[in-house]
Amino acid sequence: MVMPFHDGLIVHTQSHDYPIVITEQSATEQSATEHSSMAKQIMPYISGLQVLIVTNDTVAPLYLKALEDELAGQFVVKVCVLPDGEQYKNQASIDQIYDALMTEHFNRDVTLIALGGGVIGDMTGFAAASFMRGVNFIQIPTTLLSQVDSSVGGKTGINHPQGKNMIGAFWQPQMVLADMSTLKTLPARELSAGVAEIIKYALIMDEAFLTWLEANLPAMMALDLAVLGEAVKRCCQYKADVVAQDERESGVRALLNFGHTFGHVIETHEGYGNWLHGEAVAAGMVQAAELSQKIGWLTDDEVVRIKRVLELANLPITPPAIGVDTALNLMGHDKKVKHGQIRLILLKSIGDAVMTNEFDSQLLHEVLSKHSA
Ligand SMILES: NC(=O)c1ccc[n+]([C@@H]2O[C@H](COP(=O)([O-])OP(=O)(O)OC[C@H]3O[C@@H](n4cnc5c(N)ncnc54)[C@H](O)[C@@H]3O)[C@@H](O)[C@H]2O)c1
Ligand SMILES: O=C(O)C(=O)C[C@@H](O)[C@H](O)[C@H](O)COP(=O)(O)O
Ligand SMILES: [Zn+2]
Repeated sequence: MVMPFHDGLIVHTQSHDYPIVITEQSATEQSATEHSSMAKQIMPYISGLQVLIVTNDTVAPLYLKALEDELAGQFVVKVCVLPDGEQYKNQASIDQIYDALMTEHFNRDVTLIALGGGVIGDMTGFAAASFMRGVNFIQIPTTLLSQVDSSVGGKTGINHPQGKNMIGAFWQPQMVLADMSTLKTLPARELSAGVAEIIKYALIMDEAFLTWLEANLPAMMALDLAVLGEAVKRCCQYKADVVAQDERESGVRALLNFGHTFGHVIETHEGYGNWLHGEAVAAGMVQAAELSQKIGWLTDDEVVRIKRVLELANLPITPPAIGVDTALNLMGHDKKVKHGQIRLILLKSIGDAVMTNEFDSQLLHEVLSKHSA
């Protein structure tokens, strides 16, 4: 079934505009109906004859065959299967993608297809941005997190041992195809991680959406695909609006980083993959909320409300023990640092976020030391 709500989601960027198509259909079936299979949906956005599908060894057994077989009827299709995990979001994996492209003698006509979660999407996008100075790619996000956030907006890249996403490029896909039915195989912990980014949108830009989430989270956690689809649509719309205003994060886009300066510290310090990105963002959003409260912006009740909604989604609200100096050192790598000063996304109230460096460093120290080693 193609859901009605996919209509009209277009991301406008300086490089090009592209659609986000949200469907619910069996991703494993090569259905005979005109618009139903993943392959049929993406075919109009493949301009040349060469296709490289990039996926991982968890997603491949689930969703690769149907896509590969159907595309092979019309294109030269090759596959690059990477090892699964945030710890493989690195240059060695990018090299594996380049090797596959070179071995097949693929050229600028190639379209890369990212079939997987945010890790696969970020790396495939970065390989596409850099191979022969830039080729086309398509996002087929198969996790909730990648459907609501990472597949949209063109941030691509890999981690450095000292910092998240430190090497990368802005490179927009030709389209995004989010098939909600892929969520049926997603582990519960990964579903929660995706909800963290959904809650982020509510906290930074729409208090009414938070109220909606509070009412609908039980259905989302129970994998009600219609409700999840509505959440995906809303988040994609928020992100598309922000990216259209500020593709390369010189202003408003930075608000999407709420919780991430703290969260990236957790991911890097704990070892990539040990805390899921969404989990680290959840705990990071609590730290950012606590600082916002200390400044006098958020009320105690608002902080309690934020923690409660995260807990409703089975997300952590307490960071691991990290020394304050260690945390500050890692925060120093944040991409929002300007003139040597850390800039954070904080909340004036729920639904109203700002980027600021105007906070007493003692208050930041207090937030970090609350759970320090
Ligand atoms: N580019 C951006 O704007 C942006 C935004 C948010 C997050 N990110 C990045 O995205 C990454 C996190 O993405 P993620 O949460 O999707 O993690 P992920 O890509 O690691 O996927 C999570 C796990 O689910 C598995 N999986 C994927 N689809 C599945 C399915 N349908 N059924 C069963 N298992 C499935 C994966 O193999 C993996 O084990 C991080 O690296 C983060 O930095 C990027
Ligand atoms: O798209 C954006 O902009 C975001 O900040 C979305 C974040 O959820 C995402 O995790 C992003 O990759 C973080 O970007 P970074 O620039 O801090 O690495
Ligand atoms: Zn994120």
